[in-house]
Amino acid sequence: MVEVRGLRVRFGAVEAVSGIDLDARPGQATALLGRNGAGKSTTMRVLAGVVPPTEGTVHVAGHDLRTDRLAAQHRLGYCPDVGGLVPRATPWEHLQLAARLRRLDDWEDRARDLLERFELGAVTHRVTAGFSHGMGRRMSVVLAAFHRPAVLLLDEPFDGVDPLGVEATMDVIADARAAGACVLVSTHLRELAIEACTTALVLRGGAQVADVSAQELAGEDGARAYRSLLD
Ligand SMILES: Nc1ncnc2c1ncn2[C@@H]1O[C@H](COP(=O)(O)OP(=O)(O)OP(=O)(O)O)[C@@H](O)[C@H]1O
Repeated sequence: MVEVRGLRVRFGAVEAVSGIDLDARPGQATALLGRNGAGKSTTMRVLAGVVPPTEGTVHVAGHDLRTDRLAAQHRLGYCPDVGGLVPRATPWEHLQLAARLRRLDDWEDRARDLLERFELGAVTHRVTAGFSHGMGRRMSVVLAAFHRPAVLLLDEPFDGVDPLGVEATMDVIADARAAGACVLVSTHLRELAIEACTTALVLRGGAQVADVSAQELAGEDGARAYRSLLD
């Protein structure tokens, strides 16, 4: 569902990603873990078709991103680590536009349900310019998951989000997996990654230093193993 081979991304002299291989399958959730600057967001941006790879191949939902980017983007939902919301538009307008662009029918009940689950019901018709950081994060997750994408990419979805928002995000991930979607979650929060995901890819300085089952990073032993991967 998501297949990455030999991915490298350079920004001038900076090598943000230096050789990543990844296989993420339907019904699974994969965590991208690592410290600040490890290359998580750059990898997610490549998968979302926002940043082109310098080297390597990326297939998303069977589409090669180099030759078939729009088809791949049609099948994915992406919550970027920053931005992504139109300040002058309300949550309802965001969802209305997404529904039009994707030609969704009967989308209103799902839109209302997601906004309620993320406690955004009361601000459905308020412009997002005044949203707190956590409200913006929650709205970005709603938008990413709204059209039930085959590939759900969540970049730092838990960042600054309160416990109810975290729970709602966990539910969205579980629902997507149950529906056969392939989920990727970028975070530096090991414990939430373990709870949400089946496998974990640990990045350090742009390189992949581990590709393990999430359970291998659980508990005190897992915490020690994770720290040793980061040092
Ligand atoms: N557009 C860019 N131009 C130049 N350098 C960049 C650009 N985007 C990312 N980088 C660099 O690439 C490296 C990886 O950044 P990236 O944002 O992917 O890390 P990250 O793991 O997501 O970090 P964080 O946890 O802080 O979000 C960093 O050294 C960063 O400064």
